[in-house]
Amino acid sequence: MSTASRMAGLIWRSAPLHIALYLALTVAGALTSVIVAWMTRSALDQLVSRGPLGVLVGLASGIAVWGMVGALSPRLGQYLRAELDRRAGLRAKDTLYAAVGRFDGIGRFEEPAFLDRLRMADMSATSSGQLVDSTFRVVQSVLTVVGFLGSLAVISPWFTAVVLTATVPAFFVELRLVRQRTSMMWNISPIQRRELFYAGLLGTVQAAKEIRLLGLGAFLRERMLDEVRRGNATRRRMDRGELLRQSGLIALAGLVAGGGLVWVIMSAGRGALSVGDVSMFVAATAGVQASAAGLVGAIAQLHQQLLLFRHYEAVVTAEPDLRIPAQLRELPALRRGIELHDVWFRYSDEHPWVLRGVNLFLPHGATVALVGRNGDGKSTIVKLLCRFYDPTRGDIRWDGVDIRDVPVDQLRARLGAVFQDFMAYEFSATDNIAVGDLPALNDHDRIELAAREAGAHDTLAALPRGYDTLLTRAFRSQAESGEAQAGMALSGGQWQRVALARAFLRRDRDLVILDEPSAGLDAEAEHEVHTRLRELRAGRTSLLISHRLGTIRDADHIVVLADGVIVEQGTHHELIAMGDAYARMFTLQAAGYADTNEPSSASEYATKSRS
Ligand SMILES: Nc1ncnc2c1ncn2[C@@H]1O[C@H](COP(=O)(O)OP(=O)(O)OP(=O)(O)O)[C@@H](O)[C@H]1O
Repeated sequence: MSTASRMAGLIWRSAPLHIALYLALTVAGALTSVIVAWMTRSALDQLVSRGPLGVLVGLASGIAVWGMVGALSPRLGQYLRAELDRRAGLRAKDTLYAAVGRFDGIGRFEEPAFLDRLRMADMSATSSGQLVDSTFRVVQSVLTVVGFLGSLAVISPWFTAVVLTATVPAFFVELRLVRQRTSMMWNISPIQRRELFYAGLLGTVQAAKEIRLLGLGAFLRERMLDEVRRGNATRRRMDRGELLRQSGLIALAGLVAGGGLVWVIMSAGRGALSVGDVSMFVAATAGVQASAAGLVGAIAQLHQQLLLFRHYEAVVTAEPDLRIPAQLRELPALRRGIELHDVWFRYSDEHPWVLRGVNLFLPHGATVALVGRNGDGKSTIVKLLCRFYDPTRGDIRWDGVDIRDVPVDQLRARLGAVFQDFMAYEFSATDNIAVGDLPALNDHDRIELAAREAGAHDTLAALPRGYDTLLTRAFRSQAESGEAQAGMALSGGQWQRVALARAFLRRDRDLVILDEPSAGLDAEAEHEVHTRLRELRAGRTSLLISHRLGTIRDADHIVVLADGVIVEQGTHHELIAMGDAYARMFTLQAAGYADTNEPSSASEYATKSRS
């Protein structure tokens, strides 16, 4: 099936009745001008030859009625077209973003070419209804061109041939222009994405603090304007080329029409043509030229929509980003453990190795802690366990089953996680916790229990609308009284507790992953949360990542990662006894808590402050 028919199918399914009505209207609209031109010709000739009054009145009424049809049809057409746009756009976006949701991994969202394609696909989805408009404009223009050509041919077959021949260059020039415009849109897509990025920075509260403190406003604005200027320069070049070539086409059409007019007036002067013929000739020439230009424009627009639709199709029909096994297996409930076997990983062929032959066992019912310096690959292991990426080499086995052989949804349903870069959704507090397990959305008791366990309950209950309070100031919520209420902002640590509550909601999962779960918490809260997490982890399989080694010392097994390689592992006491990397890190941190250089009393502090 061709791109065109697939696109037409998509649109037809979204609004068949509107399309049928629009088609009827288009045909009526197309015939109007031809019918009016013929009636005008007859009326003029009847007038000159003093024909019967009844005929003249009939013709005048006919012209008035068709004139009304002609005036009304664009209005009705406009409504139908807008409705079609809305319906087709809705369906196309649904299909597009359902396809985006089917990418199981996250690598695609890091590829600039994919992001550009997605932008173009979104543009195509938004304007998909216009395909009908362009198609019907083609139909309408063809009908009008044929009608007027017939009228013109009656007066002068050779002039008809001249007019037709003159439209051929226009056709090819317009098609070429459309191809150039579409490829220009593709070329400036990265520029536009960067422009949006800067605009986003300048307009969001997250970036506002640094921008103001560091005085980055003008710098970022200038960078944004640079992108706008680069985009504009490309568009300007395109517009100028288009203007130049279209001016040439208009001059050609003017020459043809002008020449024809001289000829027809001379012929009428010699008595070879009637006054009605002159009127018909003028209307037909203008009609043919206008509708031929409309036809070429509509074909060009159609061509552009099909080119854009290819990006839409490319996203909708993209190959899965993660390998799909020939035969899917069921994921057994975890009994023995999860094993990373000689796992090598890099984010792409252009990136360096992040994991280099990792062998790691997460025994069922035990807590394994992963420690290491920044960038050593800890979160990357988490991402592989969640199957956001597949290992470049090696495998991960869940009770012996390769996790690539089971449906991704099944795997993820068995996991609970708090990511280092967890999401703060601009939703209500309830929704922010419920996203941890959507069936809990209407189960307030479950949500409150999870919030209590994460130490978030007191904060959330004290909000103006309790758990229904919107956790953002970017939107307002609707109170029961109908009054709009301002949302509230949480602190970093309070957000961390909300994210933890999501994990508590998934307490029954086979594997719980906690990547820096207490990074933003105060000392007391950290202690409290880790006590709760210990309860959550008890008897469960969990992977805990933390730079604060005091919080992981009770883990069943501690693994030290350095530059993508496991360099030591054991219990806290074993690792301390080894006196190597872990012991060094632990001692360093412990020294930070020792009070050797601390002022010993308030008076000593005051002395030190003065000196
Ligand atoms: N999406 C990505 N694309 C390319 N490289 C990445 C990506 N994510 C991480 N990296 C690189 O992989 C390496 C390991 O990153 P990772 O986030 O796993 O480290 P980490 O041990 O969790 O660090 P931290 O303690 O700072 O959280 C880093 O060098 C980082 O630059």
